[in-house]
Amino acid sequence: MIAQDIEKVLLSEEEIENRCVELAHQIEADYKESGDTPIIVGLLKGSVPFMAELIKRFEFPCEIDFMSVSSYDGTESIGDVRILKDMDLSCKNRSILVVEDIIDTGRTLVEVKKMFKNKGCLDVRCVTLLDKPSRRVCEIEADYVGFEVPNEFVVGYGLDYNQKYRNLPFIGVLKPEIYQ
Ligand SMILES: O=P(O)(O)OC[C@H]1O[C@H](OP(=O)(O)OP(=O)(O)O)[C@H](O)[C@@H]1O
Ligand code: HPA
Ligand SMILES: [Mg+2]
Repeated sequence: MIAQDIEKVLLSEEEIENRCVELAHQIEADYKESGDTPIIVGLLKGSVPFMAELIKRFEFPCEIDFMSVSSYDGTESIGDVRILKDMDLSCKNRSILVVEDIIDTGRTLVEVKKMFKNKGCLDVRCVTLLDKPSRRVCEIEADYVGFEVPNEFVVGYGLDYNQKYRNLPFIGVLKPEIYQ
């Protein structure tokens, strides 16, 4: 039913799952080399499906936690990143892997990285399912990127439009009449 609101599918479930396996191997190799036990921190809510897909492939020791920050209202960034729910675990002297669904303007990641550094984390990296570099207003890149996407508002696999469509198992572009 909700799939009827999708104009085109950009990334199928299979493509996303295959890419998650590749990303997990790359991340695992890096953490094995460093010997760290990172805290994998999912940014709620968009990261949930991607984080679940990714972490089940990790064979190295890690802990998981979640944070909720908010910067979006509808399809526009309002440029004000607020912490709605903080982590439960202490992150001082720990390595952090932030899990994001998308890096768009980059404001969220800039603020979140700053916050982790201020809390005394040893190392802060980020893995994002999607990267939309054409929208960047801050100079920031994720350490691991699933896919680069064009400048279109995408939904599914955790990504929402007004809190809906997160449960689609693929990434798609909404029909313009849905948000216009
Ligand atoms: O690079 P930016 O321009 O800062 O945008 C990216 C952020 O915006 C979205 O979060 P949102 O605030 O919509 O929360 P959600 O995950 O609950 O949808 C998305 O999940 C990223 O966290
Ligand atoms: O394209 C997007 N879709 C959903 N949420 C988002 N947050 C930033 N960019 C997007
Ligand atoms: Mg959102």
